[in-house]
Amino acid sequence: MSLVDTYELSNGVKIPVVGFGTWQTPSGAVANFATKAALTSGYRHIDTAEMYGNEASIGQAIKEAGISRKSLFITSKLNNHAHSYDKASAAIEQSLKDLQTDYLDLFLIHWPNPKPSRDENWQAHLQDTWRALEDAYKAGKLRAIGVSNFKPHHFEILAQTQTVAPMVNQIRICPGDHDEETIKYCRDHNILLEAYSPLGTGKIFSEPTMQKIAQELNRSVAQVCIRWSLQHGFLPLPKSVHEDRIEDNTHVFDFELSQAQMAEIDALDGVVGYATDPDTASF
Ligand SMILES: NC(=O)C1=CN([C@@H]2O[C@H](COP(=O)(O)OP(=O)(O)OC[C@H]3O[C@@H](n4cnc5c(N)ncnc54)[C@H](OP(=O)(O)O)[C@@H]3O)[C@@H](O)[C@H]2O)C=CC1
Ligand SMILES: O=C1CO[C@H](CO)[C@@H](O)[C@@H]1O
Repeated sequence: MSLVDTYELSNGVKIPVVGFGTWQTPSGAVANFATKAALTSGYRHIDTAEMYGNEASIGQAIKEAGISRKSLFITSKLNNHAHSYDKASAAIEQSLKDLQTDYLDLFLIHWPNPKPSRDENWQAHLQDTWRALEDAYKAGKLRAIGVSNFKPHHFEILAQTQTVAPMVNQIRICPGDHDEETIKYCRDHNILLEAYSPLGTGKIFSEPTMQKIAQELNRSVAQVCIRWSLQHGFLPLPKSVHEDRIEDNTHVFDFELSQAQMAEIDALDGVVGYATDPDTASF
């Protein structure tokens, strides 16, 4: 396996097995530098969102890097203030414009909960929002569509009206935090699981079990986290703005965690806290 190997989504679209995360990557020079460093290191899959405020910088960096659009996989996400058909349709156009592209490879509803808060019709709004993604998908503007931070009951809301099933669920998956119920639901429904915060947003590095296993393998804790994710069949999205770390995080295909090491990591619980609950979050 390598960075350009792919998983296949339920609609046949191929998605590179590791994506480059960009939350908290400031727009401007930092996003420009980090995106180009990632492309130089071999990443071809970039994960951004309107919420991150860096789509325009990432679009510009991609353009300047001169890599053919077809060899890239670009994901963005719908912000929580845009849960309606019209707002979602407009947001898709804006992301396309900011990323300087005619199509996105993947577009996700970022959270099932709207901003500023739910009203009694939030489920209908969510269904209308999904319809906007479906229409953009059918029009060829989005090669694949999916969701993020969804639990099984959120999928059931979409299922009442959907004509295209979600292909991806992007959720927090890292050592100590993996929601087995949602993971099982997605596997049973052929929904690819993207693992966000695969390094626990930087909080995993001093965890003793992870340090021990990293030492056994003569690898970094970050590499062990990414490898653990891949061996489970998840699609990790590590983020960094440092060239050496961006590169380090790509060297995850020339070693393997033993079954015992996988089991030790699987048994960790809460070592980097837990994902935000999508039913109570307000952003
Ligand atoms: N859908 C959603 O709701 C969410 C999606 N995401 C996506 O997932 C991506 C990754 O998650 P995120 O929470 O950002 O964090 P990660 O779990 O990827 O961890 C990133 C942190 O680890 C540090 N780091 C990265 N590599 C190394 C290394 N090799 N050695 C030491 N430190 C390292 C980074 O520092 P530095 O940058 O300074 O190098 C940063 O502080 C996001 O960027 C975003 O694309 C994340 C959260 C929510
Ligand atoms: O992608 C994201 C980055 O983190 C934020 C704060 O938890 C989230 O709101 C968001 O989903």
